[in-house]
Amino acid sequence: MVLSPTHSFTEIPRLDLSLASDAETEPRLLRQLRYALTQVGFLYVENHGVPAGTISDVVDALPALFALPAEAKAEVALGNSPHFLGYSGVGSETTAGGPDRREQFEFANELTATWAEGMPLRDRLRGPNPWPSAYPALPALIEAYIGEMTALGERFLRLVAKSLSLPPDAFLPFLSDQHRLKVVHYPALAEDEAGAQGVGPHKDSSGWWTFLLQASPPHVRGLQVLNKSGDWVDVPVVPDSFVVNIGQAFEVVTNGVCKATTHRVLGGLLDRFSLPFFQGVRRDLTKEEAVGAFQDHFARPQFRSRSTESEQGRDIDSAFLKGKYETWGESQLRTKIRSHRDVGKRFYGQVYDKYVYDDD
Ligand SMILES: O=C(O)CCC(=O)C(=O)O
Ligand SMILES: [Fe+2]
Repeated sequence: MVLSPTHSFTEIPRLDLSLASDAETEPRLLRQLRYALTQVGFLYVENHGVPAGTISDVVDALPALFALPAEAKAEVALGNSPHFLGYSGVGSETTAGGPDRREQFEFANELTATWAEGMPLRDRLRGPNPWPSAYPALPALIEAYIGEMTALGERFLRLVAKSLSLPPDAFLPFLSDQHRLKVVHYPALAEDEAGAQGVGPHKDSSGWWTFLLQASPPHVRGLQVLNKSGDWVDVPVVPDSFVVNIGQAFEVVTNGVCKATTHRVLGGLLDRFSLPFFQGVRRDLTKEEAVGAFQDHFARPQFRSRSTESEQGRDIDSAFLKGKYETWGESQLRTKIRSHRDVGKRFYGQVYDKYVYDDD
């Protein structure tokens, strides 16, 4: 492989979303955004409009949430949820074939379960959150946060569409009724374990776009992204910002012009908290529809440039891109089952083998 370091990013662009509110400054923001989308796949947003209080309410709740006793965590175990919502402990989730050294609560916007025998299995992903009864203040905090992130996600998508010379609403019809928020704790590791897998190398497969809050002080590091040369680039904490990155479905819809970028988290000597919000994609979106939607638009010469991805990045598992499954929802369910095999065996026995062993 010929490496071309001059075309590899070495830091993550920072975008000031307040530039969008003035017709004089918006074009500058759209240019920066287009560069970030097509050449990096990761960016920070600042002046994003999410109220500081909504964020600090959740951040301040994290130590108490993760300090809940084992029984309170067991009460909301993800292992009991066919919707893959709830608590999962350190090492229970697998990425890139290895156990992740993190514990997490997975939430979604509050929905009723509507799946019944005979409906597509992917619709069983929809359902209510298990809330820990020991923390009655939690639902309001999380729901307010998810509401704000949903709104930010839509504002951001309009800018993305404009920056790619599309009508502002172009990407909204792809959104799901379900968005997911992971609340994650990477426990401090002992000296001889520092650098172990917090979460292994992956592209985000859960959504359209990811909006990540790094909820620890700037001296706590861990998140890294892979550039085209195959180097891991640090994504340090920028106070009052979100880190935003492209999910695999968006890569498909832009015919690879905007690539989902591979990233990972290394465990360290300090506790680290993060909150990735995964903006959801319609479960019934077919690959055909996704690829066809803007095919001509993204085939234009202005969008065709050299590959922005390293070889390792190209190797990352992507069932939807490889076209194994009919719909986004099915490929999403496959990812969930592979990450949480206990839930897969318990609630999705009929497709468990098919999803877990389909690349053997
Ligand atoms: O914890 C982080 O900073 C990133 C987590 C992540 O990449 C993920 O959960 O998909
Ligand atoms: Fe991720």
